[in-house]
Amino acid sequence: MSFTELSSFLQAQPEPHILFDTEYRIIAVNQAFRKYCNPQVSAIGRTCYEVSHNYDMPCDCSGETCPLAKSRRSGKPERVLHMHHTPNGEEYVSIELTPIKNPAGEITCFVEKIEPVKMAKGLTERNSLKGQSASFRHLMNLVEKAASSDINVLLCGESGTGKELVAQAIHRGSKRAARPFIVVDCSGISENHFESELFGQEKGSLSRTASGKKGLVDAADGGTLFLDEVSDLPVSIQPKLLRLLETGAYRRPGSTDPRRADIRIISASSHDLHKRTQTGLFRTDLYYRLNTFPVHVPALRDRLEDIPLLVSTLVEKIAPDRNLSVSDEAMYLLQTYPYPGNVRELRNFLERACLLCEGHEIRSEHLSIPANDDPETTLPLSFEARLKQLLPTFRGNRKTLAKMLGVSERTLYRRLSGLQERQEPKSDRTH
Ligand SMILES: Nc1ncnc2c1ncn2[C@@H]1O[C@H](COP(=O)(O)OP(=O)(O)OP(=O)(O)O)[C@@H](O)[C@H]1O
Repeated sequence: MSFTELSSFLQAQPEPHILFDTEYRIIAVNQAFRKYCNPQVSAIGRTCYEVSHNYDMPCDCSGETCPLAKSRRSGKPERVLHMHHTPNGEEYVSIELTPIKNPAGEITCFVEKIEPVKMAKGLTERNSLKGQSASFRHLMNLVEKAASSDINVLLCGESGTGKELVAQAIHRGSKRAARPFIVVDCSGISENHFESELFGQEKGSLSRTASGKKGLVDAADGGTLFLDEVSDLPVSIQPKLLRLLETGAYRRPGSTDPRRADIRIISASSHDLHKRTQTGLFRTDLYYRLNTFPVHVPALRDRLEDIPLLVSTLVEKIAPDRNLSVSDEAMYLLQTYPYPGNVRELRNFLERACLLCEGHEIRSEHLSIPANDDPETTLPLSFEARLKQLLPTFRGNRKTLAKMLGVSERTLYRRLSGLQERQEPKSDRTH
């Protein structure tokens, strides 16, 4: 295909498209890309990583997956989820990269299609997931894949990690988005009531059901049923749920007529569900049905880099009119706590801090973070890891940073030079 043919193909596409060479240099863009990116500044001749990420090196050298590198290795089209800088701020986008080959089969250039991701686009929405760390991006990649299909998803992860938000994101990104998202709190419904809560009650079958009662399965018809803490699903209900999953059919208590529902199931558990199958508390066949697409939601202590973003989002949510900031020392405390209660616990700290803080800055005295002297919960963070964590957001001078890290300024200077020599992400925020 000649350059003119490729360029005219690009112009005909409604989604943003770019064409770039094997050295990441942009050769052509279509009208949709010009609109999506900054229409005032030309992208031609610049690199894709500079235009989309403000990076000065390819994505895979900056800790991101590079679709070009992937596609060069595989020789095939590749899809990845990326966060792009756009005039509207940072947005998750789905990238599809297609290699273009010459008659000898060598790759000469790449066509990149950029599509905004529905459920992650809401980085500015009130109830959306927040994060930028590698483990969060991996999670968003799985969320996008799950959203594009009707597969049953099992979310596992500790309490408070955001499993319900992830389930909502999958639903919002799916073709069922316009239909209901119904939450079943399996740990909060007694075994006696479970069946009628889930499947409803037939008219007249019990004293209080003169007109019949709809169940949560009826309510979720066409949409998604989210089974939270599914490990607490009573053993007596498990075969009925399995039947619903396998055949789409169920019976209301008090009736012999089968009813049908078109639902997608997302379940979540903070316990090891597989272990429960071994002790007979959970049916193995149901476990495999629910666990078709397992997704692990990482603990907050495994993505501490996300704390500054989470803190600013949560503070804005808790006190939208107060324009509160967080002092370096308070941020340091927040970034070095192991969070057994995950994002929920972080949120609790911040709610209390917003109440206690009378000025415009949340300081360490406003945070009631428990002393972290328990070896079981102490973060195994090396000095270097703590330094790397603090640098991107630290706004103070070296003296304060050294004090916070408990080292002399000279030691801090040595450690910073060591970090830069090893070409770790560098920061010029300290003076
Ligand atoms: N990535 C995130 N970005 C923003 N807020 C989050 C995030 N993860 C969790 N939260 C907030 O943390 C709190 C707990 O989230 P959620 O209820 O989804 O967790 P969970 O894993 O389902 O907990 P449980 O297992 O106890 O039901 C909520 O207030 C939620 O808004």
